[in-house]
Amino acid sequence: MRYLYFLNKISFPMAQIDCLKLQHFRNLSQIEWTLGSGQNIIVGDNAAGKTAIIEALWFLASGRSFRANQPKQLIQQDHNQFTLYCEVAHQHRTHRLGLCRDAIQTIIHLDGQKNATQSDLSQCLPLQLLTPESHQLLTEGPKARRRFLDWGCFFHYAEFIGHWRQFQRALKQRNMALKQQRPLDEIALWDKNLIGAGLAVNAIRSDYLQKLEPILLDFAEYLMPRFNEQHNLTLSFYPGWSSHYQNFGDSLQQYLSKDRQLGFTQYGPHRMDIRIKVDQQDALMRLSRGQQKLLVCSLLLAQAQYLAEQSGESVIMLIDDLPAELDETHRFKLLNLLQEMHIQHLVTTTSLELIPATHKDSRHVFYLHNSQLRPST
Ligand SMILES: Nc1ncnc2c1ncn2[C@@H]1O[C@H](COP(=O)(O)OP(=O)(O)OP(=O)(O)O)[C@@H](O)[C@H]1O
Repeated sequence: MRYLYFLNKISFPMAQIDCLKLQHFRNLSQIEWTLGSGQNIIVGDNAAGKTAIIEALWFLASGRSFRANQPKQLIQQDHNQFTLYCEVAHQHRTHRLGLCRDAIQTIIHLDGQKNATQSDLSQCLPLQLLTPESHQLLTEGPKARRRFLDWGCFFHYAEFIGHWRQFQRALKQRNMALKQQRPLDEIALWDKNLIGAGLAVNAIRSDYLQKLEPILLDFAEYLMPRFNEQHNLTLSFYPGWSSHYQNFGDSLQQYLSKDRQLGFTQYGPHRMDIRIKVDQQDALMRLSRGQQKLLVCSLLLAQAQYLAEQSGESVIMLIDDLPAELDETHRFKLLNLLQEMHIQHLVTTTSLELIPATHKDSRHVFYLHNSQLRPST
């Protein structure tokens, strides 16, 4: 297995959150948290606000929540805004990330500069997230799989974000022209930009997926050895249009009048998907809920591993409600792997007993009670 070689031979500097401060986020009025390297465990009763802390970090890194559609839902009741701040050691320097959100707008600061963008924050805070809903990466529609793949493309290919933005702009313009029932030849004018940017986006995605697949198979073999012995797991790239058409341009051409009737572009890189199969069958038909979760863990670990190999940096892993995710054997395996991979990880639980003690020397335990987060004494 490749990763075993990697784990034994090389250790990368750990990307690390040093501190997190938040104000008026969900039920938490004020938290100031100094984290340790390695494993950070937050223990708290139901509704203590454990997920809120994970959510706050995820919001800082991605500009969105994984459980609320409207950012205003995140503002503490009877308040007008929330603020988040964190210091993260990344690429051999420490960055200071700040974000303030009210009902209308988000203000972002990076290292004291006000003109930073969300993608600047994302670059400085490479987070992976595992929640009890993570198996939706397999069970839900392709949107979550596109997000997963695009996350990796964003970190590995500097040109990706430019092509992606250009594609989104061209798609919006074409859809607007379709909706307004513009003449067919006028709509086709947008196609050149759409095709150029769309193919560039998909070429990067497909390349990245190819790189990821062997690493994913290694982790799946480690986490599900018996399953792997008996079954054949494969990933394939669906570009977003049917293979009946030679290329994206042909597909656009074929569907032009139908698109005009519907008022939007039906097929293209915005419909891209990763097809995951077990013995040539849809993985969902063959995997138990637990196996789905393990496969999602393998996908996230593969991304983390590939990023470390390519950039010499590790990601930071957020795991909400670990005991709900995995049984004891797999909890142990996952935490052990994260320690071996030198990945700082934040884990929430209702009871410390449910977290296997893998490497006690790099374990930091905090108790969340009455909106106060205190280290265990
Ligand atoms: N905008 C808000 N203002 C105030 N309180 C909120 C707001 N949004 C959510 N809450 C409350 O915050 C509390 C914390 O919820 P959270 O899901 O973060 O807790 P948890 O510790 O992860 O719980 P569990 O172990 O049950 O998953 C809940 O009681 C919830 O009702």
